[in-house]
Amino acid sequence: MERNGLLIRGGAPLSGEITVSGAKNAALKLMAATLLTSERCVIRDVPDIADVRTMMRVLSGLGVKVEWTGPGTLALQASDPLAEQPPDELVRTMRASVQLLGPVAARSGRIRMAQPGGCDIGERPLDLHLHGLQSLGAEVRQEGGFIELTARHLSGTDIVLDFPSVGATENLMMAAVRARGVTVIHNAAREPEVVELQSFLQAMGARVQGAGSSAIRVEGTEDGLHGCEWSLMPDRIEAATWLLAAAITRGHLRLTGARADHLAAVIARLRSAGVEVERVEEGLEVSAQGRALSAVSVRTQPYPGFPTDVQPQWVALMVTARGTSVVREEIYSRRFRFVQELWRMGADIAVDGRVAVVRGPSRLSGADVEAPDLRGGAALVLAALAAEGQSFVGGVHHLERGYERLVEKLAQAGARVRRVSQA
Ligand SMILES: CC(=O)N[C@H]1[C@@H](OP(=O)(O)OP(=O)(O)OC[C@H]2O[C@@H](n3ccc(=O)[nH]c3=O)[C@H](O)[C@@H]2O)O[C@H](CO)[C@@H](O)[C@@H]1O
Ligand SMILES: C=C(OP(=O)(O)O)C(=O)O
Repeated sequence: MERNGLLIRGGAPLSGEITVSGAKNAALKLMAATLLTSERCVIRDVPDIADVRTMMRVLSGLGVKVEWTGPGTLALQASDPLAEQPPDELVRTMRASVQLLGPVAARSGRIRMAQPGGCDIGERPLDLHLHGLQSLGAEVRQEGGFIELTARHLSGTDIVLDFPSVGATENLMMAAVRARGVTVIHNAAREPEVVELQSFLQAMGARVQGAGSSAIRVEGTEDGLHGCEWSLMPDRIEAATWLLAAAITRGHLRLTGARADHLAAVIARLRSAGVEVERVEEGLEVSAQGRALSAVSVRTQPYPGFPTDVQPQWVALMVTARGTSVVREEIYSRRFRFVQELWRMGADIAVDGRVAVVRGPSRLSGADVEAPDLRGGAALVLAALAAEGQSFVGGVHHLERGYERLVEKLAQAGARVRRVSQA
C-alpha cells in the first residue's frame, strides 16, 4: 500500500521566519455561523487546510454557496431554505461538523446528520451540546449513527455546562442568538476562539457578550442576522508548534502574527525549560541556540491552562531536556498514541493511562513512524527535526487537516523536508 508522508533529515537548527496562518478552530466555527444568515459573509486569512476544505463541502451540501475569492479569502452565502442532510461521508471525517447543529437550530430548525467523527484521541461525547440545545427547546434524537434535530421555537434559558466544552459553548451561542429572550451559558469555555466567534456574531448583528469569561449572555433577536466581513485570528496551536520546533532543534525563529496573550501558558513553561521567548512587533521571537534545556512538567487544562493540543509536541520537546518531566493529559483519554512512535526514535517515555513520564535527554535517531492523529503527528515531525539521520513520518493526511503549507514553512526555516509517497 502506498504511504504518503514526510521525509525529514534531522539535526539542523531551524532559523528564519515563519508566518502563522489563520486559526483552524476559529475558521470552522465562523464558517458554520454563516448559516445564520442568507446574506453573504467574507472571511479573510482562512487557512487552506483539509478541515476547511471539508467544511466547505459540508456547507455546500447544506446549500451554502462557498468559494475562495482570493488567497485566504472565503465568501459564503447560505441558501434560503437550507438543505436538511449534509453529506454523511464528510461529516464522519470531521468532529467540527457538530458545529452545524447550533446555527441550523436557530435558522431552519431541521437537520439529520451522521454522527461526526475525527481523530482518535479518546471518547468525545456530544451530551453537553445536545442537552444544551434541548434546554433551548430543540428536539434531538440520536439513532443508528445519526443525529436528528428539529427546532420550531427556541427560548432563552440558563444553561450550566458540567465542563467548559469549547464546541458546546460555541454551538449554544450560535443557537441562542435567534432564541426568544435571554440565554446565559454558565461555566462556558474561555478559549480565544470562543471570543473570536462572539466578535463575528456581533459583526453579524447578534447581541452576545461575556466570551472570555465563564458566563456568556446572549440576548436573542428574532430579526435576521446580516452578512459581514472578517479577518481571522492567528492559530495559537500552530504558533505553539513553531515555538516548540525552534526549541527542540535549538534554533531561532521569528513567528510573524503569533499572539503572546493567547500563548501565556506555553510561553511560561518554555521559559522555565530555558528557552528564550520575546514579544516583538510582528509577533514572537524564540531562541534555544546552544542551550541545554531542563525538564518541566505540565498538566493540560481548559484555557487559560496548558492546551491539550500542544501536549504531544511538549512530550517530544521534553525527550531532549535534562531530567524527568511528568505530563498529565486531563482532557482526552487516549492522547498518548504517538508515544510508541517516539520509542522507535529512542525516546524514554513511560505511559500509564493519562500520565506520561519522560526521562531525558535521549538522543533521537531517525526512524519510520506513523502519525496517529493531528498533534501526535506534529510531535513526530518535531522529533524528526531534532533526530540524527532520516525519518519518514507517515499519516501526513492527519497533519494536513490542521497545518497550512507545512513543508513549505518548515523548508523556509531551513528544515530538510519533502513530502513523498512510499510504496
Ligand atoms: C475544532 C475544535 O475547535 N477543536 C478543539 C475543541 O474541540 P471540542 O470542542 O470537541 O472540545 P471540548 O472542549 O468540547 O472537549 C473537551 C472535553 O470535553 C468532553 N466533552 C465535550 C463535549 C460534550 O458534549 N461532552 C463531553 O464530555 C470531551 O470528550 C473532551 O474530553 O477544543 C478542544 C479542547 O481545547 C481541542 O482539543 C480541539 O482542538
Ligand atoms: C483535536 C483537534 O482538532 P479537532 O477537534 O478538530 O479533532 C486538534 O486540533 O488538535
